[in-house]
Amino acid sequence: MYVCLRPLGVLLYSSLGGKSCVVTRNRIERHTSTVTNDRLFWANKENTAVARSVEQAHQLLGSPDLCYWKPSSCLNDMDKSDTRTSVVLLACGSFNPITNMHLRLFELARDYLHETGKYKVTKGIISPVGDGYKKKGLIDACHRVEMAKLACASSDWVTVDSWESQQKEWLETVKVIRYHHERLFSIGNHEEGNHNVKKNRKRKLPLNESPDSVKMSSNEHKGAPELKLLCGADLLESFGIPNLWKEKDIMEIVGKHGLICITRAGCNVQNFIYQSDILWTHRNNIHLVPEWIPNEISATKVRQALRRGQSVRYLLPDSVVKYIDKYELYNSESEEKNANAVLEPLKRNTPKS
Ligand SMILES: Nc1ncnc2c1ncn2[C@@H]1O[C@H](COP(=O)(O)OP(=O)(O)OP(=O)(O)O)[C@@H](O)[C@H]1O
Ligand SMILES: NC(=O)c1ccc[n+]([C@@H]2O[C@H](COP(=O)(O)O)[C@@H](O)[C@H]2O)c1
Repeated sequence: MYVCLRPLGVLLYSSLGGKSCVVTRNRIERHTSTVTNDRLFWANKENTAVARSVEQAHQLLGSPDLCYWKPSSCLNDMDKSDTRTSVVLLACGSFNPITNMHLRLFELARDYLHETGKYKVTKGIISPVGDGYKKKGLIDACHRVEMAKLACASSDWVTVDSWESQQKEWLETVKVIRYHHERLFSIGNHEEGNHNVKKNRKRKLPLNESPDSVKMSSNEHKGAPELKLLCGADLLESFGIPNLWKEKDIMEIVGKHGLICITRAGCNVQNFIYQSDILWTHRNNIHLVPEWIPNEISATKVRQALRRGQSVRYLLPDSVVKYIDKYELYNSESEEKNANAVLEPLKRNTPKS
């Protein structure tokens, strides 16, 4: 039985603690009164998108045609019909500023993963780096986060997370991944309808936990989404720059989580993977996504154009262009920020002589 959520404003029974919810076009509000003990979950007509929680249903609501719910008695049948692994994509970077190409990375990665037939991508997260990264020309994180949010307004599955950017000091990417991984598990563990996720009250891992004590298997909790790092080939190749990345971090990223890498012109990623023992060992966990419509938009070139007073329209979403104009964000002065600073990872990892 399917019950269409539209017209909006329908009262729903939630799978979260038997509370009732009111569905509006953009959100589902939780209400305190308990209406029923029935467990419900949301799905689209084709059963290709299933939400077992209010949080996940938010994503489905981005497209009004996806708003259906079913009683949990159908859950077993649906689980049999969809054996794909849920994946959440996490992109870490400066986003200085966010460009249309950054958003394209997500679309390309999702198409690729769906075409394998093995994965369903449920969410994309953009995590702008904190100011402590000290990259030349890096403007304040609050502006980069704001622009990323404006850019994502048109997406029903990619969101921005400001946690990394709010940390006092720069964080290794592996710690950002651990944080989001942990969050996904804690959301999963609270979902009553998610029968595949084993409850594990000792899940909370400190961000500094060493990879030795972390199981090198992403299927630790069957049915829970996998978190994969989404990047361009230049980021993957930066693994080879001395003192930029720790070997054990690379091992944890590719061994435990996995990488989705969009190939960029001028990068020979296959060869790079072949040359690296760690990457070669975990090559099955590194997905190389060819960019069939090459697009060389780069944030560096965008900043350069802005300094010269040239138009960057259609390279960035209009809302981002307007934001940059309003706050006069990029000029020769901003490009000199951190000009004399050492990039934080290099500073941290370079042995003192
Ligand atoms: N045109 C592109 N093709 C493929 N990947 C890209 C492209 N532009 C950016 N990326 C990827 O997006 C992620 C975030 O990018 P980030 O903002 O850190 O750098 P960038 O866009 O390359 O900026 P810059 O030009 O300042 O180096 C990185 O993984 C980067 O490899
Ligand atoms: N050791 C590490 O974890 C490490 C090293 C260098 C860059 N990074 C990350 O990679 C991304 C690179 O961004 P840029 O391409 O803009 O420099 C940033 O999110 C940065 O934090 C991580």
